[in-house]
Amino acid sequence: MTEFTAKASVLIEALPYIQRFAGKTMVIKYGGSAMGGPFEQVILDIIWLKQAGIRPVVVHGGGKEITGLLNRLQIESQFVDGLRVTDAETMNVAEMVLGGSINKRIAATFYKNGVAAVGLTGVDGGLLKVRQKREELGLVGEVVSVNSSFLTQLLDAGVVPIIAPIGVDENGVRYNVNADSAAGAIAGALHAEKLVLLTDVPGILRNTPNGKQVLNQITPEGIQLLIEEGQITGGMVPKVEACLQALAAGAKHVHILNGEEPHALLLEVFTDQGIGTMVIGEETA
Ligand SMILES: Nc1ncnc2c1ncn2[C@@H]1O[C@H](COP(=O)(O)OP(=O)(O)O)[C@@H](O)[C@H]1O
Ligand SMILES: CC(=O)N[C@@H](CCC(=O)OP(=O)(O)O)C(=O)O
Repeated sequence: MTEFTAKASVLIEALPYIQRFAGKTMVIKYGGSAMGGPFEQVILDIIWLKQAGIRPVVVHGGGKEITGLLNRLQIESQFVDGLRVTDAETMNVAEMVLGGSINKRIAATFYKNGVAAVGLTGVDGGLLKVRQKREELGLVGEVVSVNSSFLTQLLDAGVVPIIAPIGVDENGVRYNVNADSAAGAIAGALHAEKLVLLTDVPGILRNTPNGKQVLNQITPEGIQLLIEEGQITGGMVPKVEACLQALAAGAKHVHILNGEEPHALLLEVFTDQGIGTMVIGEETA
């Protein structure tokens, strides 16, 4: 095969995927851990999805950056089951980082590349209605409902929504929401074709006698077993919970990929190559 035919065959390989996914909604969660990787390449991949007729919704995290700013302010971070214990001061910092610098950095990168994208937090338009998750976590919200018609209006207008995971309760109190949980709830509410979680590991890993191994697929039972064995910990806990929640609520396919790997998203969506971990729901298991 010549270099030119090899290039053409990549495009041909993508064709059935473009045909299958045109008009479908995909929720891409861009984790703070992955943001140390090729930032603009990730946004270009999402732009590619959009130009191929897919309706991408971006939900982003930023846990690392929040911890960085809290450190500089000499405020200690404390996590319970992968969730940040959030007092009023921490909430201010989380909102500043998530709704401010990260959200606008992503929006600016879309703008630079000629794509209409709107950065929002879950407070805007009552996008993420939440309630307090557990008292000991403070201002940590769990999503009660998603204003999906507001999102659909944006998507119908050809806009890419970029959502920071801050939610609001019925009294107007703002809460810090884990970004995976926000993405899972949004993917479920939109009955998304795919939820893709971009993180800093190549998928769900399991310790084996031969070292760490990526699981290509995992069922809810497999996840439960790994949690009980203490093999799924920290930030991976809300991630797998979000995957299961999204599938139960109507998302069709859920994947965990390494967002630091160049073009992992494009490879997952447009090629035959299976990368990362696919989480399989009750029905497909
Ligand atoms: N079984 C597991 N497989 C892969 N990663 C795991 C596992 N258990 C815990 N983790 C941790 O979860 C982290 C990903 O979660 P997190 O740091 O919150 O990422 P993100 O910012 O993308 O949400 C990994 O870097 C890893 O340290
Ligand atoms: C309640 C809670 O834990 N909120 C997260 C929100 C950001 C997030 O989830 O970012 P990543 O996806 O990069 O981890 C936090 O404060 O870190």
